[in-house]
Amino acid sequence: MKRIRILVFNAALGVLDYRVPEGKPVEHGSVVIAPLGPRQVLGIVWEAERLSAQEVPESKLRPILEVLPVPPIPERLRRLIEWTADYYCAPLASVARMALGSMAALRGGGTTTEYRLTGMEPARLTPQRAAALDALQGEQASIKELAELASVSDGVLRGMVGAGLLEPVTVDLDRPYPRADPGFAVPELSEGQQAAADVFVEAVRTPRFAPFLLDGVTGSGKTETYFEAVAEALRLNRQVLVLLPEIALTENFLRRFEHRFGVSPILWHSSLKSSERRRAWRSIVLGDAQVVVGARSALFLPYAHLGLIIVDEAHEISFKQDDGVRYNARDVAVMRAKFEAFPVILASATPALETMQLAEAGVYRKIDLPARFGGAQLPDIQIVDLRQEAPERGKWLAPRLVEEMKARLARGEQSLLFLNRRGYAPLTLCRHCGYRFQCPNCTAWLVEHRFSQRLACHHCGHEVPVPEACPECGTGDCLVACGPGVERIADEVAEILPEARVALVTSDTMNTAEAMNEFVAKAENKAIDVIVGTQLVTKGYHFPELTLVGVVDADLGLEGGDLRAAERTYQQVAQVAGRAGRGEKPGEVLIQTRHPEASVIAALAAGDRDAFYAAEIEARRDANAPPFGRWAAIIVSSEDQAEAKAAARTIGGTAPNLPDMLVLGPAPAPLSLLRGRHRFRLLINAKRSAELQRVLREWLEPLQFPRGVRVHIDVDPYSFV
Ligand SMILES: Nc1ncnc2c1ncn2[C@@H]1O[C@H](COP(=O)(O)OP(=O)(O)OP(=O)(O)O)[C@@H](O)[C@H]1O
Ligand SMILES: [Zn+2]
Repeated sequence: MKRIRILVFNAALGVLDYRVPEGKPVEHGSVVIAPLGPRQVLGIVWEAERLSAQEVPESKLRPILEVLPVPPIPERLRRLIEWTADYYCAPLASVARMALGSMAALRGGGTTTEYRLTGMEPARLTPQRAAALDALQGEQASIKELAELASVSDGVLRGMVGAGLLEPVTVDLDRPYPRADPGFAVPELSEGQQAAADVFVEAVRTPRFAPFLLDGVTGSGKTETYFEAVAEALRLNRQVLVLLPEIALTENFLRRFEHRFGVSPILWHSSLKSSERRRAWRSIVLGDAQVVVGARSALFLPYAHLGLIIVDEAHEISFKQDDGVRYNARDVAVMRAKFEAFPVILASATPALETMQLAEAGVYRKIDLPARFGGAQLPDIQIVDLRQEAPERGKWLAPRLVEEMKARLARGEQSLLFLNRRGYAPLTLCRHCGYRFQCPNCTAWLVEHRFSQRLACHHCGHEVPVPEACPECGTGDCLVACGPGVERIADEVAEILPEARVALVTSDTMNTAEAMNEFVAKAENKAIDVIVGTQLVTKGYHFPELTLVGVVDADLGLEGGDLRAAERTYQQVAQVAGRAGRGEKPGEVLIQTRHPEASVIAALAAGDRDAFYAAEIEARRDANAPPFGRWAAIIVSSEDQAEAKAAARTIGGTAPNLPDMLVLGPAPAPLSLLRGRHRFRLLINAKRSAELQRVLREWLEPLQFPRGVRVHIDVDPYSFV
């Protein structure tokens, strides 16, 4: 191959042609470095016929500089990258970039220095050195990491190196990970679990696309069951990817995995250290990595021989990325399995409507686990009608819920209160003049955080200290908090049950793996009586002593313009309810609401999942909403409101008039100001027959906008703000 076409990692440059000097081994998929003016660019060699580029005469082609020492990006992954870019109307380069690790990973090789104790025991020691000697037994890491472990300064450890207490060790950056053992701790499965596991194991043995929905009630042991599929893949030496919706859940997963397979799986997410990232990427690409657990970004990595993907809590909307490439990792996971011909398991107790529909249509094979493991019963669910059982003035917990919590505390059992709102209060106003604290960059109130004593915007991160006086009228001591956030609920619990040990679980308090682990360990060891938390605690956890769940405000998710509100409320409440009564003692759930008649709430109370899905599916069918019709959103933004509005109008004005597509808007977005940008939205509702992506491209590509205008397409949107 003399002339090659390269996909360059800069969406603005896109595709460029080069020449290959004699003797450089280049294939499609090779990762190369090429000159661009005085700079160098990174790119992937692509099939020329699949990418259009400006034709450059032979004589003007520059030679590439280097072929990086990594295996080429496999063809099937290249096809998936193309499919994703096409489906989500995203630049190919932006999708392809997700396949690559860091530059360091691409270069490979190399060593780093770590330190460990020498075993020397000096006669006299400073207290800090003594503490470090204790803490670092059996550890080996960089000085910085050891310092963190031992809670001493780097300086102390460097001193210990000088004194011969610590010694340097040269470590291969690509050293292999310990091997997982499929037979390490094989559980005894229940009959239902075994039947499900057998199906999965058979599928793993058959190199064919096989999508499954593992539909098991909360506490049915979905993890144990799909672990058998993982075990089979390990035996066959095929790689496994387990996608989790958020990093917060990984710690818990790691423990369970280690328990079953003897070692930790390999982690992949955005906050890995660069050395970890590089080691993980290389072992994935070279095929040594056995099982990778990650957030959605792990999906596009060039696994050497992937043979199974599991999407756990597959209904979670965080699988949908809502900036950059707006892809849904759940759906792309299924596509990857299809392109590469292996099974994919979507596991959930509350499957998305789309997934349910596909299962009912026979596209996905549905595997049911209808009962909890070990004979535990599903909890009893009751409604607390707040209009009739009002909490005390200025309080948020109804008397019945309070009584039940007191009873739990007296019996030494645990309660969990769920409210999906961080902070102390969602709105702060001046009692005197009515001034409301609003974000200057966003259409949003500032949320009071009492621990940090700040008012914060949850959209852009803008923060101010809580002022002494009203900034509008100057009156002192006049600010009132309106409405509850989890911090306020935790305060209320402390007042009602002063002796209770309360844990507040939100992304503000649980921002490290250590914090999360400590919480889980305490909850498991009965060192916590009441958990107050956001959606962070609604799923995945198994606390046998937890017997009461209180949903503080079930109506919260039903407000606003979210077209999937009913489904999401159902999922959230059903998931959190599913934390109750997982052990030997029965669980009880109290749902506080002002709309007990709403069909979601009624279905939850009746425990009638099928009725909810059936009703919601009919409503979606009538509205031509997904999964029957399709949606796409166009979001137009600019720092200049008039400019944004004009651009949105241009888009609206040029909308194609097609029988199978309805264009709604433009209208100001509910979040009409976000991070200083004014926003307008259009929503497209298309029939399945419409060629949505092609129409969108042909409609939008010819349009020209001022520089400050951004136009985003969101196919299958989950966010409507
Ligand atoms: N076959 C088994 N042997 C031993 N323990 C099991 C078995 N199956 C499940 N368990 C235990 O039962 C508990 C519930 O299982 P698990 O958390 O996998 O349920 P789940 O279906 O994922 O629930 P959720 O959807 O609520 O997270 C866990 O503590 C798990 O270890
Ligand atoms: Zn803001």
